[in-house]
Amino acid sequence: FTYFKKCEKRDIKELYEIPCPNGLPLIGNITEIFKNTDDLWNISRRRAVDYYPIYRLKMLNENVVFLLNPEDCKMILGGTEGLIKGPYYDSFRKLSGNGLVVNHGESWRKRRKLLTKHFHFSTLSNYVDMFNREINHLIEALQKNMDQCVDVAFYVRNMTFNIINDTLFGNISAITSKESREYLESMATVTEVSLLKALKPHLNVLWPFLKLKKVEDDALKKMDGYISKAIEESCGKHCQNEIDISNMLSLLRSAPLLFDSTAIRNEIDTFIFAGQDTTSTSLSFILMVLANYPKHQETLFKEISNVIGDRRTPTSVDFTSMEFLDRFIKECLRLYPPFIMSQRLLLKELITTTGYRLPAGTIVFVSIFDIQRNPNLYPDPEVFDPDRFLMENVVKRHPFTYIPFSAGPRNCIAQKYAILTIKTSICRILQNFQIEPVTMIDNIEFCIDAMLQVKNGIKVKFRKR
Ligand code: HEM
Repeated sequence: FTYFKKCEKRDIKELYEIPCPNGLPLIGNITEIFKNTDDLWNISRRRAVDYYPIYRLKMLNENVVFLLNPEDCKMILGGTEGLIKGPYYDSFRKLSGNGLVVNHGESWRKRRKLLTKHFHFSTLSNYVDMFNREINHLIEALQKNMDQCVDVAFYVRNMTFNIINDTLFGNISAITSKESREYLESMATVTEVSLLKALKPHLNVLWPFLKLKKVEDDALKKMDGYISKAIEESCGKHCQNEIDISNMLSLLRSAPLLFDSTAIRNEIDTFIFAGQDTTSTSLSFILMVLANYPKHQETLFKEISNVIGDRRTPTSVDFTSMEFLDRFIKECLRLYPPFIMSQRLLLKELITTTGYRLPAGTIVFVSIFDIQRNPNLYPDPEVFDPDRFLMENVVKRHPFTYIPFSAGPRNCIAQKYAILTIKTSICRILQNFQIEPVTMIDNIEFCIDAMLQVKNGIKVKFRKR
């Protein structure tokens, strides 16, 4: 009791002015971790609307604040001083040391500057041929399953994984499809285990004695073996040559003062982790939306046909003439942002624009999913309407109401690369197939996962066009 009381005093009383759902004396809202995850998802979404623009949860002696107001989010996401990535990223730290996602300060700044070269517009246009090559494999696989109910995540995940491998290592051949599959399975296991630990923190105490620890260790070992093999082959093949900035490993090796062998390894792990599930989740949801809105699918197909016909593969220049494709993808990422929350730990006090004082030590969440579906920011937020992204409508909104790639200095370094992957994939898929729905949007149920997910996966049918 004395311990909790002491902690409460330390918890600067201003925090208590922030609205907080009823909890139990002393321990606050901590019992929520015992709720089933469906309930937790639904309660959190309701709160984001009811408590807009801010609310707080008290978890024992820890206070966690949820920001929903775009100007407050700008303060958090727009800054790099006085805050770092919070404990939500611990699984990332475990996997990738101080790779770019969790790094901070001078080390982050220098590394970000160098790595930005890799995702510069002039480098990106070189990727489109490689994207097209990998998309050909996807199309072949889908052709074999035409007219059947297909779980899109499986196919899309393989493709985005191959694309990221090519981007990181250049074209390597020693990795077999069995090894790639094993890597993806291990990655899914590690992500699942990390999520479990984040949602049920009491498990951390028992962890060394649980069977799951061995499962986690085995998966980590497999992933490690895969990356070592890929690095070894890529170095043998590419690294004696001049720096090739479209091969990220070669770029990392060109700056030994910034990246020693551990740091190289950390960045490779980071980029696979940050890039794989985000892109494949986005593409899966976009395919679901296309299937569910045949009118939009036809409009998009016509636009693509007008620009590149029904055979030619797109180049990055072609996309500048595909205005509807751009708005369509933005509306998909508004309703279905794969990365649903960003988190920071405050190192110094911050006063929100809504007038609340957040002391150093506060954990702050910016809920991307909830901001982009908030009725105060988007009227009829659940309605899918690409016209929201017509310029005349965009200028009326605060820029931090649309943040699927976050915003500010810590935004997604590979945003343009990801959009290019998505646009190329959609063009090629629609040139080849009509997509019909199996999973109906009105019936989907989201579930808590590392990325935005729906229960039972996303299923569609591909028909020959
Ligand atoms: C549609 C696909 C993607 C989405 C929606 C997305 C979203 C995001 C978001 C929201 C952040 C900020 C995270 C935070 O605040 O902590 C982020 C950061 C990052 N993303 Fe992405 N991402 C995508 C694709 C990719 C890809 C393909 C890569 C790599 C190949 C990548 C690499 C990174 C890295 C390294 C960071 C950390 C940047 C920094 O802190 O300086 N992302 N991404």
